[in-house]
Amino acid sequence: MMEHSTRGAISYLGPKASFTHLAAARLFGDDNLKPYTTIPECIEAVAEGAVDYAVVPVENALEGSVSLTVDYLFHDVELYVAAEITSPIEQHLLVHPDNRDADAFEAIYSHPQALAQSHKFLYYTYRSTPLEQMTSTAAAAKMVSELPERAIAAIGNEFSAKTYGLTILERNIHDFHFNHTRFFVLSRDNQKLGLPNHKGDVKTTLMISLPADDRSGALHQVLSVFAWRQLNLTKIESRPLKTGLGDYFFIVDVTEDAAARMMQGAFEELEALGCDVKSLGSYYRYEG
Ligand SMILES: O=C(O)C(=O)C[C@]1(C(=O)O)C=C[C@@H](O)C=C1
Repeated sequence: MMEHSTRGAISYLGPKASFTHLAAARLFGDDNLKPYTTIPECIEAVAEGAVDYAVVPVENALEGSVSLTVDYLFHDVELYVAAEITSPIEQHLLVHPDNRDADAFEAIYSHPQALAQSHKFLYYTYRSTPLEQMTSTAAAAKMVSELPERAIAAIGNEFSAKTYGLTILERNIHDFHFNHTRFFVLSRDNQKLGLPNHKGDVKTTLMISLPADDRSGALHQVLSVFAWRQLNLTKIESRPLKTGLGDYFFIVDVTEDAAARMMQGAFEELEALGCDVKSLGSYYRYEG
Protein backbone atom coordinates (compact mmCIF):
# COMPACT_ATOMS: atom_id res chain seq x y z
CA MET A 1 0.00 0.00 0.00
CA MET A 2 1.25 3.47 -0.83
CA GLU A 3 2.13 5.57 2.21
CA HIS A 4 1.32 9.28 2.30
CA SER A 5 4.13 11.50 1.14
CA THR A 6 5.86 13.36 3.95
CA ARG A 7 7.23 16.36 2.12
CA GLY A 8 10.90 16.76 2.60
CA ALA A 9 11.41 13.50 4.54
CA ILE A 10 14.51 11.44 3.82
CA SER A 11 14.90 7.70 4.39
CA TYR A 12 18.27 6.25 5.41
CA LEU A 13 19.72 2.90 6.43
CA GLY A 14 19.36 3.13 10.19
CA PRO A 15 19.07 3.01 13.06
CA LYS A 16 20.42 6.29 14.43
CA ALA A 17 24.22 6.63 14.21
CA SER A 18 24.81 4.40 11.20
CA PHE A 19 27.37 5.72 8.71
CA THR A 20 24.45 6.35 6.35
CA HIS A 21 22.78 8.46 9.04
CA LEU A 22 25.95 10.57 9.38
CA ALA A 23 26.13 11.07 5.61
CA ALA A 24 22.42 11.98 5.38
CA ALA A 25 22.69 14.42 8.30
CA ARG A 26 25.68 16.16 6.71
CA LEU A 27 23.62 16.90 3.62
CA PHE A 28 20.15 17.50 5.02
CA GLY A 29 20.53 18.21 8.77
CA ASP A 30 18.90 15.89 11.28
CA ASP A 31 15.26 17.04 11.31
CA ASN A 32 13.49 15.12 8.57
CA LEU A 33 15.44 11.90 8.55
CA LYS A 34 13.59 8.57 8.80
CA PRO A 35 15.52 5.38 9.64
CA TYR A 36 14.69 2.13 7.81
CA THR A 37 16.13 -1.30 8.59
CA THR A 38 17.30 -2.41 5.15
CA ILE A 39 18.52 -0.85 1.90
CA PRO A 40 15.50 -2.11 -0.11
CA GLU A 41 13.13 -0.58 2.48
CA CYS A 42 14.91 2.79 2.16
CA ILE A 43 14.72 2.64 -1.62
CA GLU A 44 11.08 1.52 -1.67
CA ALA A 45 10.17 4.40 0.67
CA VAL A 46 11.22 6.95 -1.94
CA ALA A 47 9.88 4.87 -4.87
CA GLU A 48 6.43 4.71 -3.21
CA GLY A 49 6.41 8.39 -2.25
CA ALA A 50 6.63 7.91 1.54
CA VAL A 51 9.72 10.16 1.51
CA ASP A 52 11.29 12.53 -1.03
CA TYR A 53 14.85 11.22 -0.90
CA ALA A 54 16.65 8.05 0.17
CA VAL A 55 20.28 7.92 1.27
CA VAL A 56 21.93 4.51 0.73
CA PRO A 57 25.54 3.26 0.52
CA VAL A 58 26.68 2.41 -3.00
CA GLU A 59 30.45 1.78 -2.91
CA ASN A 60 33.27 1.37 -0.43
CA ALA A 61 36.92 2.07 -1.22
CA LEU A 62 38.06 -1.24 0.31
CA GLU A 63 35.20 -3.59 -0.46
CA GLY A 64 33.81 -2.25 -3.75
CA SER A 65 30.18 -1.88 -4.74
CA VAL A 66 27.25 -2.44 -2.42
CA SER A 67 25.64 -4.90 -4.80
CA LEU A 68 22.25 -4.77 -3.11
CA THR A 69 21.97 -1.05 -3.92
CA VAL A 70 23.31 -1.36 -7.46
CA ASP A 71 21.13 -4.36 -8.35
CA TYR A 72 18.01 -2.86 -6.80
CA LEU A 73 18.47 0.31 -8.86
CA PHE A 74 18.89 -1.74 -12.03
CA HIS A 75 16.20 -4.39 -11.57
CA ASP A 76 13.54 -3.08 -9.25
CA VAL A 77 12.90 0.68 -9.39
CA GLU A 78 12.94 3.69 -11.69
CA LEU A 79 14.79 6.23 -9.58
CA TYR A 80 17.47 8.87 -10.15
CA VAL A 81 20.60 9.86 -8.31
CA ALA A 82 20.11 13.43 -7.06
CA ALA A 83 23.52 13.63 -5.33
CA GLU A 84 26.52 11.62 -4.22
CA ILE A 85 28.23 12.07 -0.87
CA THR A 86 31.59 10.50 -0.02
CA SER A 87 32.47 10.07 3.65
CA PRO A 88 35.57 8.85 5.48
CA ILE A 89 34.87 5.60 7.33
CA GLU A 90 36.57 4.76 10.64
CA GLN A 91 35.66 1.46 12.24
CA HIS A 92 36.08 0.88 15.99
CA LEU A 93 35.57 -2.15 18.22
CA LEU A 94 32.77 -1.31 20.66
CA VAL A 95 31.66 -3.04 23.86
CA HIS A 96 29.23 -2.43 26.66
CA PRO A 97 31.11 -0.69 29.53
CA ASP A 98 30.31 -3.73 31.75
CA ASN A 99 32.37 -5.87 29.35
CA ARG A 100 35.35 -3.58 28.82
CA ASP A 101 37.62 -6.09 30.67
CA ALA A 102 36.25 -9.24 29.04
CA ASP A 103 39.03 -11.68 28.07
CA ALA A 104 37.18 -13.03 25.07
CA PHE A 105 33.96 -12.39 23.19
CA GLU A 106 31.11 -14.75 22.43
CA ALA A 107 30.69 -13.04 19.05
CA ILE A 108 31.44 -9.80 17.19
CA TYR A 109 28.50 -8.20 15.38
CA SER A 110 28.40 -5.73 12.51
CA HIS A 111 27.33 -4.95 8.97
CA PRO A 112 29.02 -7.29 6.44
CA GLN A 113 30.86 -4.32 4.86
CA ALA A 114 32.30 -3.33 8.24
CA LEU A 115 33.33 -6.93 9.05
CA ALA A 116 35.01 -7.14 5.63
CA GLN A 117 36.76 -3.77 6.05
CA SER A 118 38.24 -5.02 9.35
CA HIS A 119 39.01 -8.52 8.12
CA LYS A 120 42.76 -8.53 8.89
CA PHE A 121 42.31 -7.06 12.36
CA LEU A 122 39.67 -9.69 13.14
CA TYR A 123 41.81 -12.47 11.71
CA TYR A 124 44.90 -11.56 13.71
CA THR A 125 43.20 -10.54 16.96
CA TYR A 126 39.93 -12.48 17.23
CA ARG A 127 40.50 -15.47 14.94
CA SER A 128 38.33 -17.88 16.90
CA THR A 129 35.51 -15.43 17.65
CA PRO A 130 32.35 -15.93 15.55
CA LEU A 131 31.45 -12.96 13.35
CA GLU A 132 27.74 -12.21 13.06
CA GLN A 133 26.12 -10.06 10.39
CA MET A 134 23.70 -7.27 11.25
CA THR A 135 21.68 -4.89 9.05
CA SER A 136 24.02 -1.98 9.92
CA THR A 137 26.90 -1.08 12.22
CA ALA A 138 24.46 1.00 14.29
CA ALA A 139 22.06 -1.94 14.63
CA ALA A 140 24.99 -3.96 16.00
CA ALA A 141 25.98 -1.18 18.44
CA LYS A 142 22.38 -0.84 19.61
CA MET A 143 22.08 -4.57 20.22
CA VAL A 144 25.34 -4.71 22.18
CA SER A 145 24.08 -1.83 24.35
CA GLU A 146 20.86 -3.75 25.10
CA LEU A 147 22.59 -7.01 26.12
CA PRO A 148 25.16 -6.15 28.81
CA GLU A 149 24.86 -9.66 30.24
CA ARG A 150 26.46 -11.09 27.10
CA ALA A 151 30.18 -10.65 26.35
CA ILE A 152 29.67 -9.45 22.79
CA ALA A 153 31.21 -6.64 20.73
CA ALA A 154 30.18 -4.53 17.74
CA ILE A 155 32.11 -2.80 14.98
CA GLY A 156 30.92 0.71 14.28
CA ASN A 157 31.66 4.42 14.38
CA GLU A 158 32.37 6.79 17.25
CA PHE A 159 28.94 8.41 17.05
CA SER A 160 27.25 5.03 17.57
CA ALA A 161 29.49 4.48 20.65
CA LYS A 162 28.25 7.81 22.04
CA THR A 163 24.63 7.28 21.01
CA TYR A 164 24.36 3.81 22.59
CA GLY A 165 26.70 4.38 25.55
CA LEU A 166 29.42 1.93 24.45
CA THR A 167 33.13 1.91 25.20
CA ILE A 168 35.63 2.02 22.33
CA LEU A 169 37.94 -0.91 23.02
CA GLU A 170 40.08 -0.51 19.89
CA ARG A 171 40.15 2.42 17.47
CA ASN A 172 40.57 2.42 13.68
CA ILE A 173 40.47 -1.32 13.11
CA HIS A 174 39.73 -1.03 9.36
CA ASP A 175 42.53 -2.70 7.40
CA PHE A 176 43.52 0.14 5.08
CA HIS A 177 43.82 3.78 6.02
CA PHE A 178 42.05 5.15 2.92
CA ASN A 179 38.57 3.94 3.83
CA HIS A 180 35.74 5.91 2.24
CA THR A 181 32.16 5.09 1.28
CA ARG A 182 30.07 6.68 -1.47
CA PHE A 183 26.39 7.18 -0.74
CA PHE A 184 23.68 7.94 -3.30
CA VAL A 185 20.83 10.33 -2.62
CA LEU A 186 17.93 8.89 -4.62
CA SER A 187 14.89 10.72 -5.93
CA ARG A 188 11.84 9.98 -8.06
CA ASP A 189 12.67 13.04 -10.18
CA ASN A 190 15.58 13.42 -12.54
CA GLN A 191 17.02 16.45 -10.73
CA LYS A 192 20.29 17.66 -9.25
CA LEU A 193 20.38 18.44 -5.57
CA GLY A 194 22.29 21.72 -5.65
CA LEU A 195 23.29 22.63 -2.09
CA PRO A 196 25.91 25.37 -1.60
CA ASN A 197 28.71 22.96 -0.57
CA HIS A 198 28.74 20.77 -3.69
CA LYS A 199 32.11 20.12 -5.36
CA GLY A 200 31.23 21.80 -8.65
CA ASP A 201 31.75 18.96 -11.11
CA VAL A 202 28.85 16.82 -12.35
CA LYS A 203 28.76 13.05 -12.76
CA THR A 204 26.33 10.80 -14.62
CA THR A 205 25.72 7.12 -13.80
CA LEU A 206 24.66 4.80 -16.61
CA MET A 207 23.69 1.14 -16.55
CA ILE A 208 24.42 -0.34 -19.95
CA SER A 209 23.35 -3.76 -21.29
CA LEU A 210 25.22 -4.97 -24.37
CA PRO A 211 23.38 -6.05 -27.56
CA ALA A 212 21.73 -9.46 -27.27
CA ASP A 213 23.65 -10.93 -30.26
CA ASP A 214 26.76 -11.40 -28.08
CA ARG A 215 29.08 -10.21 -30.88
CA SER A 216 32.79 -9.91 -30.23
CA GLY A 217 34.12 -6.47 -29.49
CA ALA A 218 30.79 -5.12 -28.19
CA LEU A 219 32.29 -3.80 -24.95
CA HIS A 220 35.16 -2.27 -26.92
CA GLN A 221 32.61 -0.46 -29.12
CA VAL A 222 30.80 0.85 -26.03
CA LEU A 223 34.03 2.15 -24.53
CA SER A 224 34.97 3.79 -27.85
CA VAL A 225 31.72 5.77 -27.76
CA PHE A 226 33.08 7.52 -24.66
CA ALA A 227 36.77 7.47 -25.57
CA TRP A 228 36.74 9.39 -28.84
CA ARG A 229 34.41 12.01 -27.31
CA GLN A 230 36.92 12.42 -24.46
CA LEU A 231 34.22 11.57 -21.94
CA ASN A 232 36.10 10.53 -18.82
CA LEU A 233 34.94 7.40 -16.98
CA THR A 234 35.55 7.22 -13.22
CA LYS A 235 34.13 3.75 -12.91
CA ILE A 236 33.21 0.72 -14.96
CA GLU A 237 31.98 -2.44 -13.34
CA SER A 238 29.99 -5.46 -14.44
CA ARG A 239 27.10 -7.00 -12.53
CA PRO A 240 25.21 -10.17 -13.40
CA LEU A 241 22.02 -9.59 -15.40
CA LYS A 242 20.59 -12.58 -13.47
CA THR A 243 19.51 -14.19 -16.74
CA GLY A 244 22.34 -16.74 -16.91
CA LEU A 245 26.06 -17.15 -16.44
CA GLY A 246 28.02 -14.79 -18.66
CA ASP A 247 25.19 -12.21 -18.92
CA TYR A 248 26.15 -8.83 -17.47
CA PHE A 249 25.22 -5.20 -17.38
CA PHE A 250 27.85 -2.48 -16.94
CA ILE A 251 27.75 0.40 -14.50
CA VAL A 252 29.55 3.36 -16.00
CA ASP A 253 30.18 6.67 -14.24
CA VAL A 254 31.00 9.59 -16.54
CA THR A 255 32.31 12.99 -15.44
CA GLU A 256 29.85 14.92 -17.62
CA ASP A 257 26.26 16.11 -17.49
CA ALA A 258 23.77 13.90 -19.38
CA ALA A 259 22.47 17.09 -21.05
CA ALA A 260 25.88 17.91 -22.59
CA ARG A 261 26.09 17.63 -26.39
CA MET A 262 28.77 14.95 -26.37
CA MET A 263 26.66 12.87 -23.97
CA GLN A 264 23.61 13.19 -26.19
CA GLY A 265 25.73 11.93 -29.08
CA ALA A 266 26.99 9.08 -26.91
CA PHE A 267 23.41 8.06 -26.03
CA GLU A 268 22.44 8.02 -29.73
CA GLU A 269 25.46 5.95 -30.69
CA LEU A 270 24.90 3.47 -27.86
CA GLU A 271 21.33 3.03 -29.05
CA ALA A 272 22.53 2.54 -32.63
CA LEU A 273 24.88 -0.18 -31.38
CA GLY A 274 21.87 -1.98 -29.89
CA CYS A 275 22.68 -1.29 -26.24
CA ASP A 276 20.04 -0.72 -23.56
CA VAL A 277 20.96 2.31 -21.48
CA LYS A 278 19.35 3.09 -18.14
CA SER A 279 20.50 6.54 -17.02
CA LEU A 280 20.35 7.26 -13.29
CA GLY A 281 20.77 10.94 -14.16
CA SER A 282 23.40 13.58 -13.43
CA TYR A 283 24.32 14.81 -9.99
CA TYR A 284 26.72 16.89 -7.92
CA ARG A 285 29.28 15.38 -5.59
CA TYR A 286 29.57 16.21 -1.91
CA GLU A 287 32.17 15.26 0.67
CA GLY A 288 31.95 15.07 4.40
O1 LIG B 1 26.25 -0.08 8.63
C1 LIG B 1 26.25 1.15 8.49
O2 LIG B 1 26.49 1.94 9.42
C2 LIG B 1 25.96 1.69 7.17
O3 LIG B 1 25.60 2.81 7.06
C3 LIG B 1 26.19 0.77 5.98
C4 LIG B 1 27.61 0.78 5.45
C5 LIG B 1 27.69 0.06 4.05
O4 LIG B 1 26.77 -0.61 3.65
O5 LIG B 1 28.73 0.20 3.40
C6 LIG B 1 28.05 2.18 5.24
C7 LIG B 1 29.35 2.56 5.37
C8 LIG B 1 30.40 1.60 5.77
O6 LIG B 1 31.06 1.20 4.59
C9 LIG B 1 29.84 0.39 6.43
C10 LIG B 1 28.53 0.06 6.33
